[in-house]
Amino acid sequence: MAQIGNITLPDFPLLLAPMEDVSDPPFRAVCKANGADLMYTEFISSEGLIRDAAKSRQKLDVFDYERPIGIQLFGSDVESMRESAEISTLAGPDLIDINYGCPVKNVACKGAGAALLRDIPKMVEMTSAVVKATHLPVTVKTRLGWDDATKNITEVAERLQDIGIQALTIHGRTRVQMYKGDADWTLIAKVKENPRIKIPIFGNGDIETPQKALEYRQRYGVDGIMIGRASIGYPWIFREIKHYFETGEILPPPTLQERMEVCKMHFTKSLEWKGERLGIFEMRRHYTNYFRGLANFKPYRMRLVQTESPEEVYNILDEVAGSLVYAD
Ligand SMILES: Cc1cc2nc3c(=O)[nH]c(=O)nc-3n(C[C@H](O)[C@H](O)[C@H](O)COP(=O)(O)O)c2cc1C
Repeated sequence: MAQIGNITLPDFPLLLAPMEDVSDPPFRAVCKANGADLMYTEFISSEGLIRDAAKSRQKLDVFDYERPIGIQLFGSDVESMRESAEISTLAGPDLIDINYGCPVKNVACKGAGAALLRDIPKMVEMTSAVVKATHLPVTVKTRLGWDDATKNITEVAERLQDIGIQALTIHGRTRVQMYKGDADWTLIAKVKENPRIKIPIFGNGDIETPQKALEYRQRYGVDGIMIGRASIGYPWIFREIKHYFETGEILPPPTLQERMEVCKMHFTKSLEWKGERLGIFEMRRHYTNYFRGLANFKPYRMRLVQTESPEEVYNILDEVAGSLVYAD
């Protein structure tokens, strides 16, 4: 069992990564249905929450069937992070996660996300303020360091554990790397091996297959794995990894019918949560991912991204399932 404060997770949990514009409630619903053990919201701006911006507030929506679920916050100001942790706690998640990993310019260059890796005293102060602001467990997601010269994750892990975080997820890249090169899990393993570290350490970066998940589990000794991009359009990754861990066998890929049904479920949840107009519009970015590798999908995609009618979306998805074959 992995324990995060009062939250008990299965042995070696699989976490769905927080992903902006992806890991919203509709997407989380399909990942939960396929075995994600712990999920997070998209990152939410602390300033946005304090301003009560509609976009930030809506991201606070969490549902009972999603539990355990964490709300992820980012910001550059200690007091705003404290206040936004209080606001987030009222939304009823199981934990609060702090983002110290986001590398993108308009976050990191404004002193938030991965920028805190260059200012450990402020990171400690911010984390401590959040820990004190909520009765919920607080977790952190971060990277190896700012750049190759300052891979300070070992120090970061000790300092953050000392002030009370309950788990740490490490993406095996630096800020400067952004998403380039391969994720390096050797430093993640070092953090895990440190006898001072008692909290769960979750590894993240480039896990795309059950085989790689098992290899990294065994080689790097982490307490669980967080999966991001491999789940986009492919929520089956969670159940495939679990099945492989349990049996050593690879599940057959989802059938076209299953792909269509899960895509429909995602769409239905989008309509429910976002309303008809936005639900239809935002679902458009997901179709290619669900039907990747299918010959002749393009004309169906063209129709899916043009229609404004929910009934037509369902009808086209039925047609897809009835008429296409895998390219390979
Ligand atoms: C589209 C997208 C959005 C992301 N948004 C967030 C975010 O909101 N918060 C966060 O901590 N990480 C975010 N990330 C980083 C992922 O959580 C994860 O660390 C990264 O994708 C590496 O894991 P992977 O190789 O399994 O994808 C995002 C990544 C992607 C691809």
